[in-house]
Amino acid sequence: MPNHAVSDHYIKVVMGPVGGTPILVPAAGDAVVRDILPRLDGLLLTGSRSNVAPGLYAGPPHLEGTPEDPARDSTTLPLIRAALEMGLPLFAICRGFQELNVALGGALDQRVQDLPGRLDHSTPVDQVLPRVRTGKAHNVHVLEDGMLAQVWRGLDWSPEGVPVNSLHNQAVSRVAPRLLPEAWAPDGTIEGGRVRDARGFALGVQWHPEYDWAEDALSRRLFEAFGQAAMRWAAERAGNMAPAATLAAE
Ligand SMILES: N[C@@H](CCC(=O)NCCCC(=O)O)C(=O)O
Repeated sequence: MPNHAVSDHYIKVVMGPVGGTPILVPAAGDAVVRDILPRLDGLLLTGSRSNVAPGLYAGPPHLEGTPEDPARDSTTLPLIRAALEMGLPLFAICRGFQELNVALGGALDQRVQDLPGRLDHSTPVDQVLPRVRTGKAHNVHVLEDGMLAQVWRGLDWSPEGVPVNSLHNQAVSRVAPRLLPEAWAPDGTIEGGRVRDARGFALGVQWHPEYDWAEDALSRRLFEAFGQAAMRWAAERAGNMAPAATLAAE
């Protein structure tokens, strides 16, 4: 029986540094998009071992056995486009970052580790030592005047080297027109970026800050900034809604 599920890491990070109440959006396609978005104050796109279907970015078929999740694709891509249209705060992680790029017209490399000159960004799922599987794996170079730098203002970090974990085989190949890369791995793999001309908070990263936020200030700040954007969105939405009493009087 198929299930709709999310890692407890996302539940804990939303209830922790984001400061919100997590709502799991089922991978139920377009209908969910129209109904759920007006009820949300922010959209967190999670990671997943599954991969965006190559047909969605005119890519070659996956190697046999590569996990896919068409139900998720049919939900997240319209969800991303509608959320950006509304200005709903959006934070995309790993697969979520790849979905953001594809939703905006970009494409993906499917096995970065097979490309000349590239690192192996994957971590075997059967790696039994958690700190190896989700530990820091490489540094990323970060744009000094981008959104990541703005979010991290005041913290102790260097644009030349921010350590991140790495649990992915795929990565951005053709950058979507509206995606502005802001972080790169030493091999040039795009590791993060923001959405150009976004009406609100719209940021994605290829790494997994949800594993590190308890002990890592940069990871925690990403979620705090997303949460603050969601609080602002909620306040604006509340401000725009006429109180029930007024409605009754009309
Ligand atoms: N499957 C894609 C996206 C990678 C991703 O979201 N990884 C999450 C892994 C979660 C875990 O194993 O704990 C790719 O391989 O690029």
